[in-house]
Amino acid sequence: MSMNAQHGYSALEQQALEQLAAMALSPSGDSLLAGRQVYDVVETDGVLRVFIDTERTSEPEQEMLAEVLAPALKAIQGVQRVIVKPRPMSVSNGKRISGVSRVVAVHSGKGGVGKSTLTAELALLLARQGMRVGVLDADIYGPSAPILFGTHGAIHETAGKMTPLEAHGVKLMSLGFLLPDDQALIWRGSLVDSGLPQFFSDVAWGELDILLVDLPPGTSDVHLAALQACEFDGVITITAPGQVSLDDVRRGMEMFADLAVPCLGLVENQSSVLCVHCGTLSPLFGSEGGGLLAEKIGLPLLARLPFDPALAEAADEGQLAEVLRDDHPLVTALQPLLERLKGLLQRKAQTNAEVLQ
Ligand SMILES: Nc1ncnc2c1ncn2[C@@H]1O[C@H](COP(=O)(O)OP(=O)(O)OP(=O)(O)O)[C@@H](O)[C@H]1O
Repeated sequence: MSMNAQHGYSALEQQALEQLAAMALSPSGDSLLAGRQVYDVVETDGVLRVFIDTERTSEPEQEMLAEVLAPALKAIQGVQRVIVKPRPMSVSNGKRISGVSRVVAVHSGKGGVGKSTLTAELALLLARQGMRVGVLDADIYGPSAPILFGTHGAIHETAGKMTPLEAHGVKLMSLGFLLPDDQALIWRGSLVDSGLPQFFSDVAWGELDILLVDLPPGTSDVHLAALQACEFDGVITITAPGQVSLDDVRRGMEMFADLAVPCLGLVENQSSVLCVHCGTLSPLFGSEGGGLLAEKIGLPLLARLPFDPALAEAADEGQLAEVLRDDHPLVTALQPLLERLKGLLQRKAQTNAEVLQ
Protein backbone atom coordinates (compact mmCIF):
# COMPACT_ATOMS: atom_id res chain seq x y z
CA MET A 1 0.00 0.00 0.00
CA SER A 2 1.36 3.40 -0.87
CA MET A 3 1.72 5.90 1.96
CA ASN A 4 -0.75 8.22 0.29
CA ALA A 5 -3.38 5.55 0.55
CA GLN A 6 -3.06 5.48 4.32
CA HIS A 7 -6.00 7.21 5.88
CA GLY A 8 -6.23 8.61 9.34
CA TYR A 9 -2.83 10.31 9.38
CA SER A 10 -2.42 14.07 9.33
CA ALA A 11 -0.49 15.68 6.46
CA LEU A 12 2.64 16.00 8.63
CA GLU A 13 2.36 12.40 9.78
CA GLN A 14 2.00 11.32 6.14
CA GLN A 15 5.16 13.20 5.20
CA ALA A 16 7.04 11.68 8.11
CA LEU A 17 5.85 8.19 7.11
CA GLU A 18 6.98 8.78 3.53
CA GLN A 19 10.41 9.79 4.75
CA LEU A 20 10.62 6.78 7.06
CA ALA A 21 9.63 4.50 4.21
CA ALA A 22 12.76 5.67 2.40
CA MET A 23 15.12 5.15 5.35
CA ALA A 24 16.74 1.93 6.55
CA LEU A 25 18.90 0.98 9.53
CA SER A 26 21.58 -0.45 7.27
CA PRO A 27 22.10 0.22 3.55
CA SER A 28 21.02 -3.31 2.64
CA GLY A 29 18.11 -3.56 5.09
CA ASP A 30 14.37 -3.06 4.88
CA SER A 31 13.02 0.45 5.35
CA LEU A 32 12.22 1.50 8.90
CA LEU A 33 8.56 0.98 8.11
CA ALA A 34 8.86 -2.32 6.28
CA GLY A 35 11.13 -3.64 9.03
CA ARG A 36 8.69 -2.16 11.56
CA GLN A 37 11.46 -0.71 13.67
CA VAL A 38 9.34 2.43 13.73
CA TYR A 39 6.02 1.50 15.25
CA ASP A 40 4.04 4.67 14.60
CA VAL A 41 4.17 8.44 14.37
CA VAL A 42 1.82 10.80 16.18
CA GLU A 43 1.87 14.54 15.65
CA THR A 44 0.29 17.09 17.95
CA ASP A 45 1.06 20.70 18.47
CA GLY A 46 3.75 20.62 15.73
CA VAL A 47 5.54 18.02 17.84
CA LEU A 48 6.20 14.76 16.06
CA ARG A 49 6.52 11.72 18.28
CA VAL A 50 8.22 8.77 16.62
CA PHE A 51 7.65 5.53 18.45
CA ILE A 52 10.41 2.93 18.15
CA ASP A 53 9.53 -0.72 18.55
CA THR A 54 11.89 -1.92 21.27
CA GLU A 55 11.22 -5.55 20.42
CA ARG A 56 12.61 -5.12 16.91
CA THR A 57 15.60 -2.94 17.73
CA SER A 58 18.65 -3.35 19.94
CA GLU A 59 19.58 -0.61 22.39
CA PRO A 60 22.44 0.74 20.21
CA GLU A 61 20.04 0.79 17.26
CA GLN A 62 17.50 2.77 19.29
CA GLU A 63 20.16 5.32 20.19
CA MET A 64 21.26 5.53 16.59
CA LEU A 65 17.67 6.01 15.39
CA ALA A 66 17.11 8.80 17.91
CA GLU A 67 20.18 10.62 16.58
CA VAL A 68 19.38 10.13 12.91
CA LEU A 69 15.61 10.59 12.88
CA ALA A 70 15.35 13.82 14.86
CA PRO A 71 17.21 16.05 12.35
CA ALA A 72 15.81 14.22 9.30
CA LEU A 73 12.18 14.66 10.33
CA LYS A 74 12.66 18.14 11.80
CA ALA A 75 13.44 19.24 8.24
CA ILE A 76 9.77 18.70 7.32
CA GLN A 77 8.09 22.07 7.11
CA GLY A 78 5.71 22.54 10.03
CA VAL A 79 7.50 20.12 12.37
CA GLN A 80 8.77 22.11 15.33
CA ARG A 81 10.19 19.31 17.43
CA VAL A 82 10.81 15.61 17.04
CA ILE A 83 10.67 13.27 20.00
CA VAL A 84 11.90 9.75 19.40
CA LYS A 85 10.50 7.49 22.10
CA PRO A 86 10.16 3.80 22.76
CA ARG A 87 6.75 2.47 21.73
CA PRO A 88 4.42 3.59 24.50
CA MET A 89 3.13 0.93 26.77
CA SER A 90 -0.48 0.95 25.72
CA VAL A 91 -2.33 1.36 29.00
CA SER A 92 -5.13 -0.62 27.43
CA ASN A 93 -2.78 -3.49 26.55
CA GLY A 94 -4.34 -3.47 23.13
CA LYS A 95 -7.82 -4.35 24.37
CA ARG A 96 -10.29 -4.07 21.51
CA ILE A 97 -14.03 -4.43 21.87
CA SER A 98 -15.06 -7.50 19.97
CA GLY A 99 -17.11 -6.59 16.90
CA VAL A 100 -16.29 -2.87 17.11
CA SER A 101 -14.06 -1.60 14.28
CA ARG A 102 -13.16 1.85 15.54
CA VAL A 103 -13.34 3.63 18.89
CA VAL A 104 -13.11 7.43 18.81
CA ALA A 105 -13.25 9.75 21.82
CA VAL A 106 -14.82 13.19 21.88
CA HIS A 107 -13.09 15.43 24.39
CA SER A 108 -12.91 19.04 25.56
CA GLY A 109 -10.59 20.94 27.84
CA LYS A 110 -13.50 22.67 29.56
CA GLY A 111 -17.10 21.72 30.33
CA GLY A 112 -20.18 23.06 28.58
CA VAL A 113 -18.63 23.63 25.15
CA GLY A 114 -20.96 21.24 23.32
CA LYS A 115 -19.02 17.97 23.51
CA SER A 116 -22.01 15.74 24.20
CA THR A 117 -24.07 17.50 21.55
CA LEU A 118 -21.28 16.99 18.99
CA THR A 119 -21.03 13.30 19.91
CA ALA A 120 -24.76 12.90 19.34
CA GLU A 121 -24.68 14.88 16.07
CA LEU A 122 -21.85 12.76 14.67
CA ALA A 123 -23.56 9.55 15.73
CA LEU A 124 -26.89 10.55 14.19
CA LEU A 125 -25.32 11.68 10.91
CA LEU A 126 -23.05 8.65 10.54
CA ALA A 127 -25.99 6.33 11.28
CA ARG A 128 -28.02 8.22 8.69
CA GLN A 129 -25.29 7.45 6.16
CA GLY A 130 -25.72 3.76 6.85
CA MET A 131 -22.96 3.18 9.36
CA ARG A 132 -23.37 1.01 12.43
CA VAL A 133 -22.79 3.45 15.27
CA GLY A 134 -22.69 3.27 19.05
CA VAL A 135 -22.35 6.00 21.66
CA LEU A 136 -20.82 5.35 25.03
CA ASP A 137 -21.62 8.24 27.33
CA ALA A 138 -18.61 8.05 29.64
CA ASP A 139 -19.17 11.56 30.97
CA ILE A 140 -19.99 10.27 34.39
CA TYR A 141 -20.01 13.82 35.83
CA GLY A 142 -23.06 14.69 33.77
CA PRO A 143 -24.39 11.95 31.50
CA SER A 144 -26.45 13.60 28.79
CA ALA A 145 -27.08 10.92 26.14
CA PRO A 146 -30.54 10.07 27.56
CA ILE A 147 -31.66 13.70 27.04
CA LEU A 148 -29.95 14.24 23.69
CA PHE A 149 -31.38 11.07 22.18
CA GLY A 150 -34.69 11.46 23.98
CA THR A 151 -34.33 7.92 25.27
CA HIS A 152 -35.04 6.58 28.71
CA GLY A 153 -35.51 3.04 29.79
CA ALA A 154 -34.14 0.20 31.80
CA ILE A 155 -31.03 -1.60 30.69
CA HIS A 156 -31.47 -5.36 30.48
CA GLU A 157 -28.79 -7.93 30.94
CA THR A 158 -28.44 -11.11 28.96
CA ALA A 159 -25.73 -13.67 29.67
CA GLY A 160 -23.82 -11.14 31.78
CA LYS A 161 -23.85 -8.42 29.11
CA MET A 162 -25.88 -5.21 29.20
CA THR A 163 -28.02 -4.61 26.12
CA PRO A 164 -27.60 -1.02 24.89
CA LEU A 165 -30.70 1.03 24.16
CA GLU A 166 -31.24 2.15 20.58
CA ALA A 167 -32.48 5.46 19.17
CA HIS A 168 -32.42 6.73 15.57
CA GLY A 169 -30.32 3.70 14.60
CA VAL A 170 -27.64 4.47 17.23
CA LYS A 171 -26.83 2.06 20.06
CA LEU A 172 -26.53 3.86 23.37
CA MET A 173 -25.07 3.17 26.77
CA SER A 174 -24.98 5.76 29.52
CA LEU A 175 -24.70 5.89 33.25
CA GLY A 176 -27.85 7.98 32.96
CA PHE A 177 -29.76 4.80 32.02
CA LEU A 178 -28.54 3.01 35.11
CA LEU A 179 -28.88 5.65 37.82
CA PRO A 180 -31.30 8.40 38.72
CA ASP A 181 -29.73 11.82 37.96
CA ASP A 182 -29.07 12.74 41.57
CA GLN A 183 -27.11 9.55 42.21
CA ALA A 184 -24.55 9.95 39.46
CA LEU A 185 -22.11 11.90 41.62
CA ILE A 186 -22.39 9.51 44.57
CA TRP A 187 -21.41 6.65 42.31
CA ARG A 188 -18.56 8.45 40.64
CA GLY A 189 -15.70 7.19 42.82
CA SER A 190 -16.57 3.54 42.60
CA LEU A 191 -17.38 3.83 38.92
CA VAL A 192 -13.95 4.98 37.91
CA ASP A 193 -12.26 1.81 39.11
CA SER A 194 -14.86 -0.81 38.52
CA GLY A 195 -17.91 0.50 36.70
CA LEU A 196 -16.41 2.40 33.77
CA PRO A 197 -14.34 -0.47 32.36
CA GLN A 198 -17.52 -2.56 32.35
CA PHE A 199 -19.09 -0.08 29.97
CA PHE A 200 -16.49 -1.19 27.45
CA SER A 201 -16.32 -4.90 28.18
CA ASP A 202 -19.77 -5.86 29.42
CA VAL A 203 -22.03 -4.22 26.86
CA ALA A 204 -23.44 -6.28 23.99
CA TRP A 205 -22.48 -3.74 21.31
CA GLY A 206 -22.76 -6.30 18.51
CA GLU A 207 -21.12 -5.33 15.21
CA LEU A 208 -20.28 -1.61 15.07
CA ASP A 209 -18.34 0.40 12.51
CA ILE A 210 -17.64 3.03 15.09
CA LEU A 211 -18.14 3.61 18.81
CA LEU A 212 -18.05 7.27 19.84
CA VAL A 213 -17.06 7.81 23.46
CA ASP A 214 -18.19 11.01 25.14
CA LEU A 215 -15.46 11.60 27.73
CA PRO A 216 -15.71 14.05 30.63
CA PRO A 217 -14.00 17.43 30.11
CA GLY A 218 -10.42 18.02 31.26
CA THR A 219 -7.91 15.41 32.35
CA SER A 220 -8.64 13.10 35.25
CA ASP A 221 -8.57 9.56 36.55
CA VAL A 222 -11.77 8.92 34.61
CA HIS A 223 -9.89 9.49 31.36
CA LEU A 224 -7.13 7.14 32.35
CA ALA A 225 -9.68 4.50 33.37
CA ALA A 226 -11.38 4.83 29.98
CA LEU A 227 -8.09 4.72 28.05
CA GLN A 228 -7.06 1.68 30.07
CA ALA A 229 -10.30 -0.10 29.38
CA CYS A 230 -9.94 -0.11 25.61
CA GLU A 231 -7.68 0.95 22.74
CA PHE A 232 -8.82 4.22 21.16
CA ASP A 233 -8.22 4.95 17.48
CA GLY A 234 -8.42 8.71 17.81
CA VAL A 235 -9.77 11.68 19.68
CA ILE A 236 -11.64 14.76 18.50
CA THR A 237 -11.22 17.90 20.60
CA ILE A 238 -14.02 20.45 20.75
CA THR A 239 -13.75 24.01 21.97
CA ALA A 240 -15.86 27.17 21.89
CA PRO A 241 -14.39 30.56 20.96
CA GLY A 242 -15.58 32.26 24.13
CA GLN A 243 -13.85 29.61 26.19
CA VAL A 244 -10.76 29.03 24.15
CA SER A 245 -8.00 28.08 26.50
CA LEU A 246 -4.84 26.97 24.86
CA ASP A 247 -3.59 25.40 28.07
CA ASP A 248 -6.69 23.28 28.59
CA VAL A 249 -6.63 22.03 25.04
CA ARG A 250 -2.88 21.39 25.16
CA ARG A 251 -3.12 19.48 28.44
CA GLY A 252 -5.73 17.19 26.96
CA MET A 253 -3.73 16.67 23.79
CA GLU A 254 -0.57 15.87 25.73
CA MET A 255 -2.47 13.23 27.69
CA PHE A 256 -3.72 11.56 24.51
CA ALA A 257 -0.40 11.88 22.69
CA ASP A 258 1.52 10.30 25.55
CA LEU A 259 -0.84 7.36 25.41
CA ALA A 260 -0.40 7.19 21.60
CA VAL A 261 -4.00 8.13 20.84
CA PRO A 262 -3.93 10.24 17.66
CA CYS A 263 -5.64 13.65 17.84
CA LEU A 264 -7.76 13.79 14.70
CA GLY A 265 -8.43 17.50 14.91
CA LEU A 266 -10.25 20.36 16.48
CA VAL A 267 -13.89 21.40 16.26
CA GLU A 268 -14.90 24.95 17.09
CA ASN A 269 -18.46 25.15 18.35
CA GLN A 270 -20.55 28.28 18.31
CA SER A 271 -18.25 30.23 15.96
CA SER A 272 -21.31 31.95 14.55
CA VAL A 273 -24.98 32.31 15.33
CA LEU A 274 -27.77 31.16 13.05
CA CYS A 275 -30.60 33.68 12.74
CA VAL A 276 -33.90 31.95 13.51
CA HIS A 277 -35.73 34.33 11.17
CA CYS A 278 -33.60 34.61 8.04
CA GLY A 279 -31.18 31.69 8.39
CA THR A 280 -28.04 33.83 7.97
CA LEU A 281 -24.90 33.19 10.01
CA SER A 282 -23.30 36.01 12.02
CA PRO A 283 -19.84 35.58 13.57
CA LEU A 284 -19.62 35.43 17.38
CA PHE A 285 -16.69 36.44 19.62
CA GLY A 286 -14.59 37.44 16.61
CA SER A 287 -14.40 34.82 13.95
CA GLU A 288 -10.86 33.46 14.10
CA GLY A 289 -10.61 31.94 17.60
CA GLY A 290 -10.72 28.27 16.64
CA GLY A 291 -8.65 28.77 13.49
CA LEU A 292 -5.87 30.50 15.42
CA LEU A 293 -5.98 27.89 18.14
CA ALA A 294 -5.81 25.08 15.59
CA GLU A 295 -2.86 26.79 13.91
CA LYS A 296 -1.04 27.32 17.21
CA ILE A 297 -1.41 23.73 18.31
CA GLY A 298 -0.84 22.29 14.86
CA LEU A 299 -4.10 20.38 14.56
CA PRO A 300 -6.47 20.51 11.62
CA LEU A 301 -9.61 22.56 12.24
CA LEU A 302 -12.17 19.98 11.20
CA ALA A 303 -15.32 22.02 11.63
CA ARG A 304 -16.66 25.38 12.74
CA LEU A 305 -20.19 24.94 13.97
CA PRO A 306 -22.87 27.63 14.27
CA PHE A 307 -24.91 28.23 17.41
CA ASP A 308 -28.51 27.48 16.56
CA PRO A 309 -30.97 28.56 19.28
CA ALA A 310 -33.53 26.13 17.89
CA LEU A 311 -31.02 23.31 18.22
CA ALA A 312 -30.35 24.13 21.88
CA GLU A 313 -34.06 23.99 22.60
CA ALA A 314 -34.61 20.83 20.58
CA ALA A 315 -31.62 19.10 22.17
CA ASP A 316 -33.04 19.72 25.63
CA GLU A 317 -36.27 18.11 24.51
CA GLY A 318 -34.71 15.06 22.91
CA GLN A 319 -35.46 16.33 19.39
CA LEU A 320 -31.90 16.76 18.11
CA ALA A 321 -32.36 14.30 15.25
CA GLU A 322 -35.36 16.24 13.98
CA VAL A 323 -33.40 19.53 13.80
CA LEU A 324 -30.46 18.00 11.92
CA ARG A 325 -32.01 18.13 8.46
CA ASP A 326 -29.62 17.43 5.61
CA ASP A 327 -29.59 21.14 4.64
CA HIS A 328 -28.97 22.44 8.18
CA PRO A 329 -25.79 24.62 8.20
CA LEU A 330 -24.42 22.56 11.08
CA VAL A 331 -24.76 19.36 9.04
CA THR A 332 -22.97 21.03 6.13
CA ALA A 333 -20.21 22.25 8.45
CA LEU A 334 -19.73 18.73 9.85
CA GLN A 335 -19.08 17.10 6.46
CA PRO A 336 -15.23 17.31 6.57
CA LEU A 337 -15.24 15.70 10.01
CA LEU A 338 -17.61 12.96 8.86
CA GLU A 339 -15.23 12.31 5.94
CA ARG A 340 -12.27 12.16 8.33
CA LEU A 341 -14.08 9.56 10.43
CA LYS A 342 -14.96 7.52 7.37
CA GLY A 343 -11.30 7.73 6.34
CA LEU A 344 -10.32 6.37 9.72
CA LEU A 345 -12.55 3.38 9.12
CA GLN A 346 -10.75 2.70 5.88
CA ARG A 347 -7.49 2.67 7.78
CA LYS A 348 -7.93 -1.02 8.02
CA ALA A 349 -5.97 -2.61 10.79
CA GLN A 350 -6.38 -3.85 14.29
CA THR A 351 -3.05 -2.54 15.50
CA ASN A 352 -0.75 0.24 14.47
CA ALA A 353 1.92 -2.29 13.61
CA GLU A 354 -0.35 -3.74 10.95
CA VAL A 355 -1.16 -0.27 9.68
CA LEU A 356 2.50 0.34 8.98
CA GLN A 357 2.83 -2.75 6.79
N1 LIG B 1 -24.13 24.38 18.10
C1 LIG B 1 -25.00 24.53 19.10
N2 LIG B 1 -26.10 25.32 18.93
C2 LIG B 1 -26.95 25.52 19.94
N3 LIG B 1 -26.82 24.98 21.16
C3 LIG B 1 -25.75 24.19 21.40
C4 LIG B 1 -24.79 23.93 20.38
N4 LIG B 1 -23.85 23.11 20.92
C5 LIG B 1 -24.20 22.88 22.19
N5 LIG B 1 -25.34 23.52 22.48
C6 LIG B 1 -26.05 23.57 23.78
O1 LIG B 1 -25.09 23.95 24.77
C7 LIG B 1 -25.31 23.26 25.98
C8 LIG B 1 -24.05 22.52 26.39
O2 LIG B 1 -23.79 21.51 25.43
P1 LIG B 1 -23.25 20.07 25.85
O3 LIG B 1 -24.04 19.49 26.97
O4 LIG B 1 -23.13 19.29 24.60
O5 LIG B 1 -21.82 20.50 26.39
P2 LIG B 1 -20.70 19.57 27.04
O6 LIG B 1 -19.40 20.14 26.60
O7 LIG B 1 -20.94 18.15 26.76
O8 LIG B 1 -20.93 19.88 28.56
P3 LIG B 1 -20.47 18.98 29.83
O9 LIG B 1 -19.02 19.09 29.87
O10 LIG B 1 -21.13 19.70 30.95
O11 LIG B 1 -20.97 17.61 29.60
C9 LIG B 1 -26.52 22.37 25.74
O12 LIG B 1 -27.66 23.00 26.21
C10 LIG B 1 -26.58 22.23 24.22
O13 LIG B 1 -27.90 22.03 23.75
